[in-house]
Amino acid sequence: MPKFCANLTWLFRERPLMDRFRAAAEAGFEAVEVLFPYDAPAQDMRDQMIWNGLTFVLMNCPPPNATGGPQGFAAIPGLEDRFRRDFDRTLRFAQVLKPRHIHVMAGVAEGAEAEATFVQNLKWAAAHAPKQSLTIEPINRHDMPGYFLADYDTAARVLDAVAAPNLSLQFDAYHAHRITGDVVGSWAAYGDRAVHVQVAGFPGRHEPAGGEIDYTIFFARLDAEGYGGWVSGEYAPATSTEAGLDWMR
Ligand SMILES: O=C(O)C(=O)[C@H](O)CO
Ligand SMILES: [Mg+2]
Repeated sequence: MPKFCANLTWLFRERPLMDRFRAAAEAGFEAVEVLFPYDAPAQDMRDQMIWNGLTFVLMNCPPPNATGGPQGFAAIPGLEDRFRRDFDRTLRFAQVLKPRHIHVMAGVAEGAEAEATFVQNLKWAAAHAPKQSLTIEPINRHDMPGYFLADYDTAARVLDAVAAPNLSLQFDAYHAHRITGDVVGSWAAYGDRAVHVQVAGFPGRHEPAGGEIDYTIFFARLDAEGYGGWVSGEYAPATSTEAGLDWMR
């Protein structure tokens, strides 16, 4: 089986954020991700990870405010200054939290100018933080209307244009199924560019088991290829988090 990670923005929500680290460790996870860890003291979160023996795999850029906020600026023409300020703020948190990867979100935009902006911003970010692994993730527009990066061909074009060793693909199987209808085929085409995987069932975005995506096949494929990254459960538990964890066993 692959190495599984708990997305603490989606899982263990029965508890306050600071208590989710211990709950994840007790449930058998060795790694966690927090999408927007900007509303709690970074050192407290870091302490929780150390005390519970957890690797911190992923956080997102930019930091939205406590009520949510736009899903990124990296592909929005005219907001390059905003992007850079947000990226620097993310890096300040990352210095403490030490995430394996930072997911740089594109935002709501469309067209060639947006793609060129995305490429330029990512080039800047990759050079600005050369030791930090960065990712981009195709997200389906049913769940995130208007999101710029919504298919794998565009992601591959952007990765090629940026051509930075520290920029890679984040492959979310739930989005892949909605975008292409073929998780294993999409992985076969683009998986060699991926450093991080996220999973959820389809269509409900609940546990990665029993829906339209055959995770037995997908996980076997990752194992057969020797995929060495983490596979994160990024889903809304159908009942309680603990009651739904059979998929990882
Ligand atoms: O929506 C997703 O699948 C993600 O992983 C993003 O980070 C959005 O928050
Ligand atoms: Mg995802």
